[in-house]
Amino acid sequence: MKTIKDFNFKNQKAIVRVDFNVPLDADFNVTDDNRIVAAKPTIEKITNDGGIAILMSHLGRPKNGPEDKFSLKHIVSKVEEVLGKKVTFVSDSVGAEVEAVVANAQPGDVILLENLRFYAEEEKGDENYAKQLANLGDVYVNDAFGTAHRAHASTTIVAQFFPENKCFGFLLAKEIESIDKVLNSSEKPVTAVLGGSKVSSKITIIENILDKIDHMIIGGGMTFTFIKALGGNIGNSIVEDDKLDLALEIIEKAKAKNVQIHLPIDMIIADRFSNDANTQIVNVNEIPDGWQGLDVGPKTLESLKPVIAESKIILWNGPLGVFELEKFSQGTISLGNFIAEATANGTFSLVGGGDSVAAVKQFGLEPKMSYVSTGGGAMLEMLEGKTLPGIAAILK
Ligand SMILES: Nc1ncnc2c1ncn2[C@@H]1O[C@H](COP(=O)(O)OP(=O)(O)O)[C@@H](O)[C@H]1O
Ligand SMILES: O=C(OP(=O)(O)O)[C@H](O)COP(=O)(O)O
Repeated sequence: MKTIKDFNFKNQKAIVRVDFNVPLDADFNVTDDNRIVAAKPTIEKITNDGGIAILMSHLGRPKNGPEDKFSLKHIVSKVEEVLGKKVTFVSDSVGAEVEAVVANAQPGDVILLENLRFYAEEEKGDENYAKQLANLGDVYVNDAFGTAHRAHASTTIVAQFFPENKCFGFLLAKEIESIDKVLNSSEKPVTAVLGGSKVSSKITIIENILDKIDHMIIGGGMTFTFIKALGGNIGNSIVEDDKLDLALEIIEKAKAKNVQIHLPIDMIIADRFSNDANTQIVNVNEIPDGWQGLDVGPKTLESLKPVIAESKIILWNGPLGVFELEKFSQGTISLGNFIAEATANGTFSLVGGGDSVAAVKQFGLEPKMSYVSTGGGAMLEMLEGKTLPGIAAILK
């Protein structure tokens, strides 16, 4: 695997695909700078070597050419703050203006190009557009894990113009290593915690990881498809009735592969989907009509504690309950604390997927995990066993 470590950037121009698709508030302030901070080591390696870093990213999903609200100009001051140095912003990604700025750049400079998606060619994976980007640099570095599942001009197509001079940045390499550590570990036991809303959105992940894990903890909304399939009463909890057979199949497959499945034992149930709901704690398979399970109960958490504590490798994808509502956040918080404790005792913990990462951040658990992925969709596709085009293009 060719990484940025293998290159010296002295007097080299590097085009660096980063994922600076960060959330902005109504005044265009960056509300979470994680992805910028995560790209810093790569950018600094290039500039410290005496090279020029030409950063390129998308922001949001503009569909009709340039639009002020999607301009990367809004994040320039944050990038400067994170890097602690001046960043030259160019209001285009290809063309004469960009070429002039690049030609005048000095070793150690950082240039940020305008939102790549202002050109429809980016998402189409247009070769001409990719070539124009490629012409700006001597080396291509991909550090955009969050966008590695997109076969776009800047993430994938551009790599073909650098048969030798292409590599992974530190962040992308670390993301790949973290997943590899979970899916191909020699240490045991390996535990996957899968929560979230639906079985259907996690099924490919479950099928892909069953061969690689010892324990599978199931929580969140998908619990009820399993419980109903096993004959329990789930009241008005969310369920996918067309996936009941699939749930039983998963249970059988897990048995055959010696994977222990841990379903919730008890549930916090509510009479409506609200923080003001009336609640009770009941056995998971005895939920009365008119009530829905929104978080795992205390017996469940007690039972999960030792499983987490004895795990050497933990993958966490998906919250255990509706953590967005305080009343139903305790399961997710407690699980996060168990994982944090295990991590402090030497376990490797990887958190990935959109909402689980949001939960970990919301509850201040991020620094206590071994690794929190910067990718949502990209991470899920890797867990599904897919080869991401952005990664494949560097390995080619
Ligand atoms: N018991 C439940 N009933 C309904 N929704 C739930 C339940 N438990 C968790 N959820 C919801 O699942 C959502 C997260 O699911 P998902 O998108 O699959 O997770 P991730 O993005 O981490 O992969 C959260 O919004 C959460 O509120
Ligand atoms: O934020 C992103 O994806 P994510 O929300 O799945 O983590 C990436 O920047 C990819 O963006 P896209 O889904 O518009 O291609």
